[in-house]
Amino acid sequence: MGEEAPEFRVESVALESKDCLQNAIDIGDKTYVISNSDDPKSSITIKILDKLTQTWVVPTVLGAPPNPTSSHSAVLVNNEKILIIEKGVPLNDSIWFLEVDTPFVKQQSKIKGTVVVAWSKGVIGEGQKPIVISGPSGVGKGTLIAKLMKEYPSKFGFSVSHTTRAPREKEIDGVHYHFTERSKIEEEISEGKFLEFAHVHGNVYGTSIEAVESVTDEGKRCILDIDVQGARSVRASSLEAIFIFVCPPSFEELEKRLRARGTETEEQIQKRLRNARAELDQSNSPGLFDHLLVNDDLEACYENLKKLLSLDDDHEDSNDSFIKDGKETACYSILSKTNSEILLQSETNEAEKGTTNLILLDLSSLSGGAPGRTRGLKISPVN
Ligand SMILES: Nc1ncnc2c1ncn2[C@@H]1O[C@H](COP(=O)(O)OP(=O)(O)OP(=O)(O)O)[C@@H](O)[C@H]1O
Ligand SMILES: Nc1nc2c(ncn2[C@@H]2O[C@H](COP(=O)(O)O)[C@@H](O)[C@H]2O)c(=O)[nH]1
Repeated sequence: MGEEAPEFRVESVALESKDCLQNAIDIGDKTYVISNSDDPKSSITIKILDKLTQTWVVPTVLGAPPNPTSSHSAVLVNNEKILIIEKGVPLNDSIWFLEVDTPFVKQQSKIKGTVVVAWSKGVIGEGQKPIVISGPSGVGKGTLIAKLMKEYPSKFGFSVSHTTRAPREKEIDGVHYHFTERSKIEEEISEGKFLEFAHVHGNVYGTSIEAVESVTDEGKRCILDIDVQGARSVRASSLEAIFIFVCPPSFEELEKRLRARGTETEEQIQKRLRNARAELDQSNSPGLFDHLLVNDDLEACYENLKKLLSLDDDHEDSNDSFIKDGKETACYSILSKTNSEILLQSETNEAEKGTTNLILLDLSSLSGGAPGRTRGLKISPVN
């Protein structure tokens, strides 16, 4: 997708210009020009100048971009990604990575046959591990999850899956599932938007990366209700999670619950029961599930679930107190960079408020990345 070189040359682009409307970052033969738009509703745009051919390329941009702001500052982290600090938004929302040559970007570039870049939001700390709950249809996964979410609404968030199955009475699109068409979900899967997907009981079900990350962004622990194939895929992914398998007290009781729920036709019940046998067989697969829970008496099972999630002695992320300060609208710019440490300076006079105006951003323990968030950022005030 080459374009004719516009009038201005990249050498004339102001690096770290005062209003930071535009930054130019050199990587090898390419210059990445990162611009805030004049339109306050538009996010940052990316253009790449090939310095050898003097041609411009507008890349395919993957991932949710940062919120529109008026300015930003940028610095090259390594030859794979650029760190961008947005101004005028809470610090927690201001740290972004533009991946230009990571394995994900290379893979997507190959699939699409175009130049690809990808956004990944930076997350301070590791966050709590998501919880994957699997088990045969009708065992009570949804019932247990609903109880947990009711008792701890600010602690847990549900990963809303996509499915091609028809909604049941009382099921709400976007709440219980994102109900979708097969062709649509297949397209989105090929675009790398899904953490996992599986063909379950004759339909396609999948967990989008956004479903998990939007819960984490709210500062909540994500719960996934997925089948055993999905659990295997998540196990094989870079997402670290806790895996729980819920068993029925007996196969007869499982069948009774499935029938009593009254949501499936006889044919569908038979299919689900056949699949249940296979799922129960896999509950002991080495290294797959961390915990097995028997859902006989509901209250007893729920108490056991809470116990294994250590809900009584849950501890907060050690960065939390500083993150809370970070919820204020920030105006930080990049002051300097050494190997994996970046010094950020506040442009508001924090010193007057008796707090520091310098923050050290430590990138030495980064994990994840596009198509999901980049975790493991550490921040500390500089005294
Ligand atoms: N311990 C229990 N004792 C008796 N009934 C239960 C128990 N737990 C759940 N149930 C009931 O069993 C039925 C199936 O439960 P639920 O819908 O939560 O299962 P599920 O595992 O989420 O199923 P699916 O995978 O099909 O979504 C519901 O009617 C629920 O009220
Ligand atoms: N692999 C995935 N499995 C999923 C997902 N969402 C739900 N499920 C599983 O499907 C069956 C049937 O669910 P139902 O709502 O039709 O009864 C159940 O075992 C769920 O755990 C998903 O995103 N991925």
